[in-house]
Amino acid sequence: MAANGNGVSTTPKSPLARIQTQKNGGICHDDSGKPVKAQTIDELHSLQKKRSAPTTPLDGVQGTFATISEDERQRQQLQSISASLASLTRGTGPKVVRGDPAGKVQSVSHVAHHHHIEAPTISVSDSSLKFTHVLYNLSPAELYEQAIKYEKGSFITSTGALATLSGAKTGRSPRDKRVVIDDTTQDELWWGKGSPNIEMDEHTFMVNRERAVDYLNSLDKVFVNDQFLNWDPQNRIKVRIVSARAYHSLFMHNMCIRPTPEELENFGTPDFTIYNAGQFPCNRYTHYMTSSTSIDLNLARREMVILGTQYAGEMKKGLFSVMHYLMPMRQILSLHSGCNMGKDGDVALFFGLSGTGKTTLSTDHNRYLIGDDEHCWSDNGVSNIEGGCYAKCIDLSREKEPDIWNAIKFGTVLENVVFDEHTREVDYGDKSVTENTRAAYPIEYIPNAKIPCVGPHPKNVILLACDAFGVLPPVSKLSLAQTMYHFISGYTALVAGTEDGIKEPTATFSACFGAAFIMLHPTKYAAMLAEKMLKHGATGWLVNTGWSGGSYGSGNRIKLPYTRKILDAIHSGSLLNATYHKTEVFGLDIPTEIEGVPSEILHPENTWADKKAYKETLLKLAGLFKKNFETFTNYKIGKDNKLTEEILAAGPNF
Ligand SMILES: Nc1ncnc2c1ncn2[C@@H]1O[C@H](COP(=O)(O)OP(=O)(O)OP(=O)(O)O)[C@@H](O)[C@H]1O
Ligand SMILES: O=C([O-])CC(=O)C(=O)O
Ligand SMILES: [Ca+2]
Ligand SMILES: [Mn+2]
Repeated sequence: MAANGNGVSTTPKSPLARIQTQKNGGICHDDSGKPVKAQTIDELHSLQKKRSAPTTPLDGVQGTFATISEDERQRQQLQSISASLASLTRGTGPKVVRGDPAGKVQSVSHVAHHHHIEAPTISVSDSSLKFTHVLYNLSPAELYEQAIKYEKGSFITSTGALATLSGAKTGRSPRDKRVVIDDTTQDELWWGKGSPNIEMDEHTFMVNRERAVDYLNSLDKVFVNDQFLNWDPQNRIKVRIVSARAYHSLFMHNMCIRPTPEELENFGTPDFTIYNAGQFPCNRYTHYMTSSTSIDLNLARREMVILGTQYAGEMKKGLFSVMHYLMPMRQILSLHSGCNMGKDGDVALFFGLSGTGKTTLSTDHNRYLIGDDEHCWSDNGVSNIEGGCYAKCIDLSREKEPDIWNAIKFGTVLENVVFDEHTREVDYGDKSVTENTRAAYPIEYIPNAKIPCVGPHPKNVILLACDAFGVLPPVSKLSLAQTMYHFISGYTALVAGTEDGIKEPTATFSACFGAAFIMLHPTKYAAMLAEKMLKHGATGWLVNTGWSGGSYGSGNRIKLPYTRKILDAIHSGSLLNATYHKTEVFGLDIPTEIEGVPSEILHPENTWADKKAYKETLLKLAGLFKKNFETFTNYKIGKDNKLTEEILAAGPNF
């Protein structure tokens, strides 16, 4: 036995004994803790990541899933994903494995289709020999790592958001949208002049679907999101999004409703599936293709295929189109609107085209946010379709929009913004990539979000128009017929390039404030809106969030604080009882005063130095309204001709 310099004896057979100082009655307590249970550095590092909490124990009351083992459940889930990704020409789904190709393989599944039972002569191809790794419903942290490791242009900003680039497309491509025409959709959907639905046949859809599926299966890994749409539990839709980028997966994680672990366990088969192969172009030799981009919707198959654009808004708005079909079938009105609720439960809807203020104005510190962009109005009241918000970021400031500013943190996707290469501070004024910079964040990032995102029947229906002509009043109270007239007209002046290609402000009419997304004829939605407003006694308002004191170029955009004051007066009910007078030409009722807003701006004529120019511009815009409405004069709206006639009379008179 030997003694070392510290006086601690050791034996050759046992490891070195712990050095113990001041064993008894010492002043220091022993805070060294237990030694780590690792034999190697790798093992030590493996301790850093805790296995996810085991899924909630099933207690036997949850239906068929309750009786299956965890292994069996995972096998079924992989089989469902393999079936989603199946090549329909080879008759098989890919071999799918769960997990990152860079990590450990967890479990494997392969689907053979029932209709393909003959000897697999052509089915053996190299692609059916390889594995497709599935990154299933990853968390934001995992998606950050995937994006930063593998996707060029992904960075963490100084506030923790994930900055990404959407590629060559920084806005939607409405001209590249196609909808499958078949015996059913031919009669049901809105086709032809003014309609957003450009036809394609079933076969061409399958050609593009195969192209997307083959592309996705050729990759080492794909992302799969299983999520929900619509906070109304009775009308919830299950959606699956298969994509190739962590950016897309995180975007949809934020924008759709996130399932709880229990809900995910019982997810089963999706009601609708998106194949996003946006990095890969469509083949321009394919029938109906007019560019390398194609966004294809097949309602019968309940599938959407995206080729040739990585702009994530296509997924969001593609699903919105689907809801514009599915919901009216159930007598539920789908709306391109924001929605919030006061402390006393008064709900307001904010309609408006892109950039008119739905997100900005529904995000109101003094009210509960139900949603910023897509809603349903059913017999139960309103419900948000989404689980997140998609805010424009151009010129964003902490002072003017503090809630949106603060929502740009860890988990938020920041598209196409420019930042300092060292500090990673975002310059929201920089339009170098695009004017349509965006932040996608979960709705609970807004402190006063109303979760679940549902509310009672709306009291106020606010139509937002960003009038670049500067002749519409900052606010007018509308009759029901006027509300319908302006709802069907859907006027604004597009300012930024949300729709690919549009850069300069121009007057736009888009039926139901969202013609790009509706599937049925606009009068169907209009009739439903009129019926609901009448039944629930909602008041319509037209709010101009655009120019005052002259057209774009000479006047200025109405100050956001004024617009907020106008909305306060609408919400509180005080504006309902104000004194009104009628404008000429448009016949709008405008209030004489509103608290916190200079009275002289309430009538646009007052703000124009050149009264003649004002009158000319007013008549010019009225003419555009009239011309646009011509297409609708032959349609009946609602049950009787009375409303139709009133609506036709509710437009400008000159
Ligand atoms: N008076 C105003 N009222 C509302 N928004 C204003 C006003 N003045 C300037 N803005 C700016 O206009 C933009 C409105 O965009 P917002 O994101 O709210 O549009 P949106 O209607 O939600 O569009 P989308 O459907 O494309 O999401 C914001 O950038 C906001 O800061
Ligand atoms: O779809 C988009 O890209 C953004 C949006 O909300 C709209 O345009 O209405
Ligand atoms: Ca918005
Ligand atoms: Mn929108």
